[in-house]
Amino acid sequence: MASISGICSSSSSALKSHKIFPPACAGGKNLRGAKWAATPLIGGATRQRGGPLRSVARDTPPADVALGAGASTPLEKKQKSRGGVEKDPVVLWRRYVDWLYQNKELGLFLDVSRIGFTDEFFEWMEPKLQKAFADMRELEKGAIANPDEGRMVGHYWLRNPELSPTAFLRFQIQNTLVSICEFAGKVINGEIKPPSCPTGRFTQVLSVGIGGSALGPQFVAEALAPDNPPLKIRFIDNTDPAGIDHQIAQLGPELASTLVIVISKSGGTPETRNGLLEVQKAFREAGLDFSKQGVAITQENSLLDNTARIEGWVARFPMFDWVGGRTSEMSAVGLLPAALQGIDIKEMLVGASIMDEANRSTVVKNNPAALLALCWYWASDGVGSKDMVVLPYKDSLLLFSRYLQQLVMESLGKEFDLDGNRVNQGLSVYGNKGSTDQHAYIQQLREGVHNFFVTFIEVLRDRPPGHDWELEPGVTCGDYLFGMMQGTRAALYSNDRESITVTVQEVTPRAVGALIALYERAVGLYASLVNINAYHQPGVEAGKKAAGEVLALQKRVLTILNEASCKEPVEPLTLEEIADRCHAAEEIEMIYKIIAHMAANDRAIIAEGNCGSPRSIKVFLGECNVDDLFT
Ligand SMILES: O=P(O)(O)OC[C@H]1O[C@](O)(CO)[C@@H](O)[C@@H]1O
Repeated sequence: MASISGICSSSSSALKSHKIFPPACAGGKNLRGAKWAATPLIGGATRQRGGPLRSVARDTPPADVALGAGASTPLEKKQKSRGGVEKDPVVLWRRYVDWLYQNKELGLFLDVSRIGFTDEFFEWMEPKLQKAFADMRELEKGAIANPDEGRMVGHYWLRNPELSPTAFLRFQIQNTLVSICEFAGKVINGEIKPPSCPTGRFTQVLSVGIGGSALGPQFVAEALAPDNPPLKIRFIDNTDPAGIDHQIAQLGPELASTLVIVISKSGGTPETRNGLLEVQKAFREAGLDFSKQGVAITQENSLLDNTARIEGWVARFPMFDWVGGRTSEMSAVGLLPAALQGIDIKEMLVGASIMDEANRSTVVKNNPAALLALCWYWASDGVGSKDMVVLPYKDSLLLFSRYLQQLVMESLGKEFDLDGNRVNQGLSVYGNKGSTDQHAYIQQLREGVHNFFVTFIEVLRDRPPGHDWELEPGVTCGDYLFGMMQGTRAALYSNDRESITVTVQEVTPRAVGALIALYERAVGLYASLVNINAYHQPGVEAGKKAAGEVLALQKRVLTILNEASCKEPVEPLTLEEIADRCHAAEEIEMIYKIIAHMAANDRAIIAEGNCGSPRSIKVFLGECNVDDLFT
């Protein structure tokens, strides 16, 4: 069983140096992140302003255009060369060596040699990049980096509280970390125990949350939870009743020893609220007191916070206004579930902090996030014209692409830029894992539509030391995985498919923290390069609003049907009649769908006629309610 010192170990001097931890958690000497290969990339080059990138990216070069002829910007030249990449092995090896980024403290490498950018492109991007660095510095100093919502963006402070702009914020971060460590320690060692088994301990965590309040914890659990964690974790991350039932059924009698963590920054997300209500019902049916097993992670005074306070839940942890959902893995959102699984959360913070430090370099070759952002720009023409396929060659990193999907797409997928121009920006992300995907869609990547670039995630260590064996002379199972990755990289490249490779030694808490920090920063820099706000998500509101309208219409339909069904004799209604009485003639299709859904779910709806020909349907309720249905 992991102890409190195991999950919140303070052994790393690097950690202490980054002043993440208050005295209760750690103390020690400084060890600043060293720098390697500090050769400046660009010196006094003439900088050209680019042409209109959007039209550049979407232009198809005419067949008779000589490679690069007539093009003025580096991206135009790329367009005209039809994406052909360098093939000479000697030149490629030189390019590999020249561009290889290494971070010794993290054991992390970044290889961008198989993205076909030119030196001229980097020179051309330099002013934009320096502006992005300046934006990032302002953000880290506490500027209002999310102008629409008037909020600071402070996820970098979570792993280096010294950076936060006020002493109060610093205190909040440190205090929360101490509370997480103490709480997780007490749960694990049995000081905080489930009320219905007073001699026992909590054995399970059920996390209820969605989006940024689920994806980070899911990724980290899959990547880092030990085989026999002190508490096992399950997730409810949807309002799918069957999915919720499945999780509760899987817990069975262990519901009595389950700590339920409800995570929602806003504290009002419907899917999460529904998950909570469903779990509370399961507790009631099992004769359990939910409040003695519930924990809330949310903003102070949100609906969820108030509910938890009034009902006297076991604990409440804060979610800060200045941390966005998709960058919340290093807040209580990610740290509490991880700590309860015995994961060394301080090492995650150390990894992130070291990576952040590297990403503050204004020399692009020393700044892995800047390298990534520039590669994305090159590969997708700065307009998201190519998708990012993320292929980790390690089963435990399966959920990384899913995690990145929200981080990248919710951040970069924007209709308008910061100046109000319609740009419809974005970068699509998908992927599962290698070599599994070799047997699924790599065929299309190699030979089909050329609308992507790949990011390989390579893990050097195959197995813990002492466990490996050769399944044929000189070759292990891990050698096959390695061979598959190298082979796929080479085969794709030989057909002009570009790729980036991120290499880590092992999947450790430090490496995972570093990977998260690397992509958080790359997204922030890229957003500056394309002049959009990475920190809001106005687009998701439209779907939420429309869902609310559907449910409101359903209530009106039920009221109309109830009135007709209470008549003597019962008055079956056609869809047109229902729509008419609802004053919603334009919603007839939705009314049909509402009725079909309710009929399929035994909701006392009787629909006569043929569902395949909606005009023939007549509907009434199997039982009528003389009182107002919704009081
Ligand atoms: O943590 P909350 O407030 O429940 O929100 C969950 C998710 O919903 C979103 O707001 C999108 O709808 C995400 O940005 C967020 O991570």
